[in-house]
Amino acid sequence: MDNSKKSSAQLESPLANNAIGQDSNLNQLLQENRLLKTTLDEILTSAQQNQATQEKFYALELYFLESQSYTSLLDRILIDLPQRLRLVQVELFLLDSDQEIQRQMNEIYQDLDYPNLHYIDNRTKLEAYYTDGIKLNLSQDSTVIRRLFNHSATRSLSVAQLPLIRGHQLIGSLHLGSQDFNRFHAGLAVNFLQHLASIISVCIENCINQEKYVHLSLVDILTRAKNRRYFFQALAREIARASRSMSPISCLFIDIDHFKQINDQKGHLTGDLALKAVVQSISPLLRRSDVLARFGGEEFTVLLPECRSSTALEIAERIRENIQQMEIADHIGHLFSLTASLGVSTWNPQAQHLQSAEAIQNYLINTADKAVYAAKQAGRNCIKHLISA
Ligand SMILES: Nc1nc2c(ncn2[C@@H]2O[C@H](COP(=O)(O)OP(=O)(O)OP(=O)(O)O)[C@@H](O)[C@H]2O)c(=O)[nH]1
Repeated sequence: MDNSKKSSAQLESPLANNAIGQDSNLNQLLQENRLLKTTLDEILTSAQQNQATQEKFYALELYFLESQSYTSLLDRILIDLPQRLRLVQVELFLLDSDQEIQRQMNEIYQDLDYPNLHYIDNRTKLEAYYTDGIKLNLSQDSTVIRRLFNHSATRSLSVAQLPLIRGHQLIGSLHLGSQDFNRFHAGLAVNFLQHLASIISVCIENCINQEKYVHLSLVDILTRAKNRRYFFQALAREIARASRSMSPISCLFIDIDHFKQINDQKGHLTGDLALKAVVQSISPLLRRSDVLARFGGEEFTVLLPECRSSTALEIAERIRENIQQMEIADHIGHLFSLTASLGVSTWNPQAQHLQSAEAIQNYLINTADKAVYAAKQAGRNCIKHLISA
């Protein structure tokens, strides 16, 4: 019996051992499975986070690419970007060697004011922001942060410095400051930021060029007054506004007297100088909403929105006096002066009904034109204001 029991226990023992072995294998498998699942979950979460970040950056890039103008791009970089990326500070440095960008933008947008936009007048100064070579730079060093934010009081604890490069040349530098010390650190993956820098560089270059071409098509190259095309666009806009607000609108025609003689006696280049000087003498007398345009040759127009006839006459008189008092140097330094004849027209919607915008435009232009002719007939260097066509 004992033997049989023994033999049966002996028979059972490998089975029991087997069962125990299988249990521990199963446990190990389950444990490995759990570990694998945790790792997979982590990978999935990280992939989802990466995808979300990538989508956020794609959306951001598209948002920059859709900018229609220089100002809308600057708004997006300097005002929206800090909100979208939770940054405390964004500063943009742009290379503007001949101050060409500033001059052009001031002519287009008279009141451009972005405290966080800095124009740098030479490349060496811009490159000096990159002490470690021109590459994307992430730092938590307070000295670096203060230097990148022009030593201004900064709340940033970490910074990303993005070089803006076009045609292998540094055109600007974008500095992103975060209040989170761990936001921008040396170990961070930078491909998103690098891509963002490339997109912003392209957008800046495109916007500046686009504005330049539009601007050139609306400006008189010699005098930098607006051209005839711009004048007519502005006139249509202001007529629509005046019709809605029932406010008067005035127009001045300014024609330089005996200009042919200046050209004949002193040469065309001196004539050109005189035209520029006329524009410079008129511009300071006008409001921001007024439009001074070169209508053609030696004839200029001024559009005066919300301006009644008595005010238009006062402005015309100041312009006449300013032109008369000017002293212009010819090519050998001899001073000469000139005079102009002015015609004034006013349309007051409250006093005069005209059928269409076109009728109002024709009335303003034809009346001012006739008034100039009347001023020439009256002996020049004077102003005429015709009340009706
Ligand atoms: N230098 C220069 N001259 C110009 C330009 N455009 C037009 N002119 C000249 O302006 C002169 C205009 O002459 P006119 O139309 O006879 O008029 P005016 O001599 O001013 O005589 P009034 O208008 O009757 O006082 C012409 O000699 C044109 O060649 C320009 O861009 N530069």
